[in-house]
Amino acid sequence: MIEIKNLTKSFGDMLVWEDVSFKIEDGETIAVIGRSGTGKSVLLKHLNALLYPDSGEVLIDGKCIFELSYTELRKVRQRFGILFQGGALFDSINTFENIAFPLRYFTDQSEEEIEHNVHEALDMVNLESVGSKSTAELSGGMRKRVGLARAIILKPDYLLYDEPTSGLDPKTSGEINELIITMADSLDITSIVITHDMHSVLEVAETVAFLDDQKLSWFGKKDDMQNSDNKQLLDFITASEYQIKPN
Ligand SMILES: Nc1ncnc2c1ncn2[C@@H]1O[C@H](COP(=O)(O)OP(=O)(O)OP(=O)(O)O)[C@@H](O)[C@H]1O
Repeated sequence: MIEIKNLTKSFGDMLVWEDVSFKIEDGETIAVIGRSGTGKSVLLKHLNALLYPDSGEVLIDGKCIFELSYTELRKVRQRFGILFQGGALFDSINTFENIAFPLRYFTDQSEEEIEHNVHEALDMVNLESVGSKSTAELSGGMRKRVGLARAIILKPDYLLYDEPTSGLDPKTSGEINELIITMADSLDITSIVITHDMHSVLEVAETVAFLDDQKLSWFGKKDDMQNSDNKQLLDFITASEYQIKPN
């Protein structure tokens, strides 16, 4: 379990958010939503201590990650896979090597094991035959899939998705959403998805954290959103294409 306790973050004298607290249960898929600039990415970066807060804690299995030694933190970070917005692929190496990169960097697996694991990851994202392709040959949707294959290659416990459907057409977005669900189910993974895309929220999330007004404005089960009396949340939802059905 990840427990976020009373987290406050500012940059200089600009407060991003304060006193944010919520829990992410093992195996759960949670969407972090909010308008641009409300600090979704900043929050995501606190979960594996890529950023440190002004105050507060992030507890993973009961231990605050901001108090870990370098070696302990390295181990914790290996438990996270991250799908970055643009895929964050290295364009100087081919697709296979992009996916193999974490294995070469963090493990001492043999060439045979690496080959097996990369093909298994490519299979999982439904991209069996692109290993030898240069990343420049990949479409936007394929780049996300390759990024996802790389994110799962170390068999992480937690998968962080930063705007996984941004820049994709509706059909490709739907395919990525399906993959998020497949990953959660077949790898028994905890997924944290940052998104503006309400279709994505409705399809993949069980729980929703809504950042607004420099705080965690709403937190709860997806199905309870429509009964919320949080005006900002309702505005955010109706401003997207998703229309709430009246009760
Ligand atoms: N390293 C940094 N140094 C200074 N300010 C930062 C840094 N990272 C983020 N910020 C600021 O913190 C605020 C929140 O940024 P963040 O990227 O988390 O927003 P977001 O909700 O993810 O936005 P978007 O939906 O547009 O990606 C913004 O005002 C941003 O400029």
